Amino acid sequence: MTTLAEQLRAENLGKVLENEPLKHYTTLKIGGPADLFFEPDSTDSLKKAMRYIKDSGVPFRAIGRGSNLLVSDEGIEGVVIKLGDGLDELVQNGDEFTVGGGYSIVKLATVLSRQGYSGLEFSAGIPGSVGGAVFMNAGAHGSDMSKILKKALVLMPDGELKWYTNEEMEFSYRTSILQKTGGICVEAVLVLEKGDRETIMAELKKNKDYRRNTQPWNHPCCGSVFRNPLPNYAGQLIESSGLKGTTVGGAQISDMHANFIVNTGDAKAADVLGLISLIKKKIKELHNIDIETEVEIIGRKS
Ligand SMILES: Cc1cc2nc3c(=O)[nH]c(=O)nc-3n(C[C@H](O)[C@H](O)[C@H](O)COP(=O)(O)OP(=O)(O)OC[C@H]3O[C@@H](n4cnc5c(N)ncnc54)[C@H](O)[C@@H]3O)c2cc1C
Ligand SMILES: NC(=O)C1=CN([C@@H]2O[C@H](COP(=O)(O)OP(=O)(O)OC[C@H]3O[C@@H](n4cnc5c(N)ncnc54)[C@H](OP(=O)(O)O)[C@@H]3O)[C@@H](O)[C@H]2O)C=CC1
Ligand SMILES: C=C(O[C@H]1[C@H](O)[C@@H](CO)O[C@H](OP(=O)(O)OP(=O)(O)OC[C@H]2O[C@@H](n3ccc(=O)[nH]c3=O)[C@H](O)[C@@H]2O)[C@@H]1NC(C)=O)C(=O)O
Repeated sequence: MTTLAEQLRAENLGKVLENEPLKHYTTLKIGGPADLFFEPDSTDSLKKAMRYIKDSGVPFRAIGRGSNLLVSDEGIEGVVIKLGDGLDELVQNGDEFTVGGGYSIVKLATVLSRQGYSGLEFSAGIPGSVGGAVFMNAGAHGSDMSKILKKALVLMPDGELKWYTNEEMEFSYRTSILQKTGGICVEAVLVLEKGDRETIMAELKKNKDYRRNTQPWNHPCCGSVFRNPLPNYAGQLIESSGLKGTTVGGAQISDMHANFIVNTGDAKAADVLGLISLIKKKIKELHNIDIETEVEIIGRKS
């Protein structure tokens, strides 16, 4: 019988790898192998591949730049679909920009801010893709994707493409409807505002500097580990619980920002999970608050 890998290869739809270690594709530099790893070379190829994936009954998961993922050491069952260079076209129509789901959000912010378009200043230093940012409603400095997204083109698990308007995306803090429906964002239409180039560039720099001064941006990590249980801040609660600097194996609660866990070199997913459990337990004991993870924990359970 023809395997899914053979079908995808025969159709020439993009890169197909078996048992590919995911630590190469996550900013934490952690993660066991994907049974099958597929990087489509275009939206059309992805759409075709989705038919084979659907027919095979194998589970799938999209990833972008792997900056909000904790992948288990045992890896992921099924197909991991990486959106990258094959889905990184950018088309301008006045103040509307149609951009591929695999486009780097930092690159987009840099390129469009330089042209004097305002709206992406918040994203300075968010190392994600456009698709991942839409899925997460990524945000910082009082703004997020919901403020600039007009509509998103989503490849649904049934293989059909569907447009979602901003309202239909059901955006809220680090949340979108895609977290329920499981579709893949292949394209986003963003509306930006023409403004003063120098002011926009200065705002971009200010936001990047804030991050550099408050977050361990140059150590392997996955951004904030927990959502803020507003009106409290996860970082403040973890610090006041005396946990800054705590290590489990190769994972450490950052000395710089307590809501970041860094990989000090050879951390396993199990080490990071150990710290997450410890933090949840302490915050419950000391503050009676149940904090929720923001990082997506995926893959086989040990
Ligand atoms: C140093 C650092 C700083 C960060 N700062 C911020 C910040 O300020 N604000 C913030 O919000 N986040 C921040 N993050 C977290 C992360 O960058 C964002 O959540 C980002 O949007 C994730 O994008 P990604 O492409 O890396 O997604 P991935 O990590 O690859 O995937 C995350 C989730 O999105 C899904 N997904 C990915 N691509 C798609 C797609 N095309 N369609 C549908 N689903 C998809 C995946 O299945 C997964 O569930 C930070 C991370 C790091 C490492
Ligand atoms: N702590 C962690 O785990 C991690 C932290 N980071 C940090 O997050 C931030 C964002 O990282 P990342 O998303 O990788 O972004 P980068 O700044 O590394 O750049 C991402 C892409 O954007 C493009 N780009 C960057 N700057 C410009 C520019 N001035 N003009 C045009 N294109 C540009 C580059 O494209 P091209 O290839 O075409 O040049 C690059 O591939 C950085 O501060 C980085 O240090 C990133 C990854 C992990
Ligand atoms: C990094 C992420 O997003 C970040 C985003 O970059 C920044 C900037 O806008 O604001 C959020 O962090 P944050 O709430 O921790 O922001 P910060 O300004 O660093 O800290 C908030 C408060 O907690 C305090 N704080 C923070 C860290 C710490 O170790 N100790 C501490 O007391 C700070 O002093 C401040 O009073 C987002 N995190 C969440 C979970 O909402 C992400 O989502 O991955």
